[in-house]
Amino acid sequence: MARYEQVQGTVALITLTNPPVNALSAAVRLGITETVTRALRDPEVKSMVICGENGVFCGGADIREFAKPMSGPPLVPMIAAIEEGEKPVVAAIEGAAFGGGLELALGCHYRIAHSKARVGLPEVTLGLLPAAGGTQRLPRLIGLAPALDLITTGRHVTAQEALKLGIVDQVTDQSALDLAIQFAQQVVGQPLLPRKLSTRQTPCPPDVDGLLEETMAQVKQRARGAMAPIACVQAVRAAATLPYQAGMQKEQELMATLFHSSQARAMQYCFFAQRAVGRWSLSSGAHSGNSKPRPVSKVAVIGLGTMGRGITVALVKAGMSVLAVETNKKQLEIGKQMVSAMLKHDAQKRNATPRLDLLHFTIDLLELKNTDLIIEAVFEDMALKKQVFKELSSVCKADAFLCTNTSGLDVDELAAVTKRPELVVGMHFFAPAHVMKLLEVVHGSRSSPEAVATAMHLGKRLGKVSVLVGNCAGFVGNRMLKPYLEQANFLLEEGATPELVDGALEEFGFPMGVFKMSDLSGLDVGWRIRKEAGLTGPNVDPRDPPRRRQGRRYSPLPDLVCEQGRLGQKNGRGWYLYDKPGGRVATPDPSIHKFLEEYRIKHGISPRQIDRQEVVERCLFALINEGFRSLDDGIAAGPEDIDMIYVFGYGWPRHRGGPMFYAGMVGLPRVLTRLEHYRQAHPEVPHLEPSPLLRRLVASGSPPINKWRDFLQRPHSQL
Ligand SMILES: CCC/C=C/C(=O)SCCNC(=O)CCNC(=O)[C@H](O)C(C)(C)COP(=O)([O-])OP(=O)([O-])OC[C@H]1O[C@@H](n2cnc3c(N)ncnc32)[C@H](O)[C@@H]1OP(=O)([O-])[O-]
Repeated sequence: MARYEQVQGTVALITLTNPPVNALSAAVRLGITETVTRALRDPEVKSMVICGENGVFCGGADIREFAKPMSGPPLVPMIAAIEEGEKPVVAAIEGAAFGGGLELALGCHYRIAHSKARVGLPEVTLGLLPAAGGTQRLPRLIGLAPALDLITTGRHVTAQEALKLGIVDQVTDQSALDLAIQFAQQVVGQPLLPRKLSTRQTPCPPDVDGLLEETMAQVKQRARGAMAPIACVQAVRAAATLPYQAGMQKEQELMATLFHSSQARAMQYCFFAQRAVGRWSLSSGAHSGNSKPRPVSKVAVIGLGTMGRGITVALVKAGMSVLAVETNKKQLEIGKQMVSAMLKHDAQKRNATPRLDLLHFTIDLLELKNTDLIIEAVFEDMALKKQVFKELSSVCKADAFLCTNTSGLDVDELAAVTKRPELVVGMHFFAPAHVMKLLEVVHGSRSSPEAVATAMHLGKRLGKVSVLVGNCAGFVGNRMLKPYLEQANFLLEEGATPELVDGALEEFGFPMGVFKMSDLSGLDVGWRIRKEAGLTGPNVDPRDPPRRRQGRRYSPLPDLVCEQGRLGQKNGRGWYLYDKPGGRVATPDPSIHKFLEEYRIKHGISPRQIDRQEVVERCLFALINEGFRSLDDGIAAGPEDIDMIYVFGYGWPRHRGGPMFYAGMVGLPRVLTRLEHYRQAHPEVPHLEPSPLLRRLVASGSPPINKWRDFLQRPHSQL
């Protein structure tokens, strides 16, 4: 798995050969160990170059091996042998050098990178730390502060930034391998000791303790319960305060605490799940491997509200030409200004030029006639959307795709008003659409494989994680959110406060609890939907008691809060009080507490003590239960799809793997028992009735998550 050649007479060329990313599997590590030993022993060889096959240096340790018993030579002594050898070794970095791949390059004496290459130590995103010397060599090479940044965030660095930071010695637009071979010949005879990073001192700022403390505080704030970033800071601290060998020892000790942790398992599951959701399939037999996306060059966005603006920005940032459409000149002008400002702001952050030239604005639908794909992002109102789709169907060219950004309305109903239902799909973006990584692609019953493939591909072009889902109210994400929100409201009725519920969910790892999140989104959004659904407002069945609707328990609390004019952050008052309209700092509001007390008295509810465990179980197990139902109904193709939707769209902590993975970690029998317990306590809440799939899984001995598909009611998903 490592090829050995002698080139230019005296240079040993070692090529890692483990496609697609030359991960450092046991066989590759053995190959490197053997070839390096051979080169060191061969008197004809004066220097070495290490490169990777197929234009990729190395994607790091083989993540698939982490779950298996260790075999083959370990990385640490393998890299040490390269560094300690008395022949110069040059890493020729093309494509990527990540994780163990960069650590291997840091063990080499010189690094030459191609200008398109990227490097980084992303182990933290897998619940680990760079334990092949990365936490000790990188700080010694580039200094404490930049190393802390790279190692605790795991961010990828371009070749240009790597050059500035001093990670690589030269960058070339030509062949990095050719340059490395040339370089390897030139450096023969030059002193090697200063190039051995383990012999260096870490460059540190005057106040090392201050920097480390500040970084630790930031990391803890960001980590939301994740252990790896904290271990990363501790390991890098060792590079600043201990000799190299003692630092290496510390690195190994910290890695031992992470390696078999549930967090590492969850994050590695996410790594593979993120890739698995791209491999979609339909019950017709069409799948990502046999369905080609159609090329799309001209895209239009209809409606420049919050969602439309974000989608437009995302498209332009991906280099696509966008026609943005509004109904009248005034709205168009507002939209134009806001989109341009967003693009300028974004470009400024990246030190780039905003691509305003890709933007075109119009109020004339006739201008859409040459557009390949249209994304409708008008108000969430079925009648309005139908009207738009009818017009689009007659104005747009016959083979243009018509996509809707609805967050939960029936895609089939919209498709039915067009002359081309097979070209209609849902593209459900999440706000802010230019930031959030999730895209739910909704397959209507008549959507063609080509339409699905095109929408999935477009999502990828926009840098999104696209997940294919079936068509039902709320699709997967919002459908599961409903019982979660419902439980949160019931908990308030029963004695909790917004702070108690949010505190429990934030402690679990969400960036924001459910009530803060609702305040951020605007409380009127749900209020309007509930009015349309006849759950509140004039269309409520007068025979329904105040806390029952359509035959089940209902909490009117969110409606009553809206009726008080509390709409959330936007007007400075929601479930919390904000410093000003649009303010972000939430403080508990005594008037909300008083309102809740009065509400309970009015409805004869005696408040009880609710603890954090109950909050987490009721909110999250209800959500998970709906996840099982979505799987059984064939709306979600697999548990990975649900998990990626929640991790990328709803702030589910990655170190807990997503709701379905979490259910497996907690233990399916426990989830079932607790749901049964709460269902018994709240017989009027059907969402708490354990799903038949959960019962079947438990009855079958709770198989691991990768076997759940075998237990689905439908052998093929509804998609
Ligand atoms: C122990 C000492 C400390 C060291 C720790 C580490 O190094 S931890 C590692 C630190 N390194 C990282 O975290 C880097 C992880 N990798 C990446 O970030 C990206 O793969 C990439 C940027 C290298 C290429 O992006 P791209 O969009 O061109 O391609 P893509 O992403 O679609 O992947 C293609 C296929 O390769 C697979 N695969 C990839 N990497 C690994 C791996 N290391 N292992 C195994 N498999 C891996 C991937 O699953 C996929 O398989 P599928 O689905 O076809 O069966």
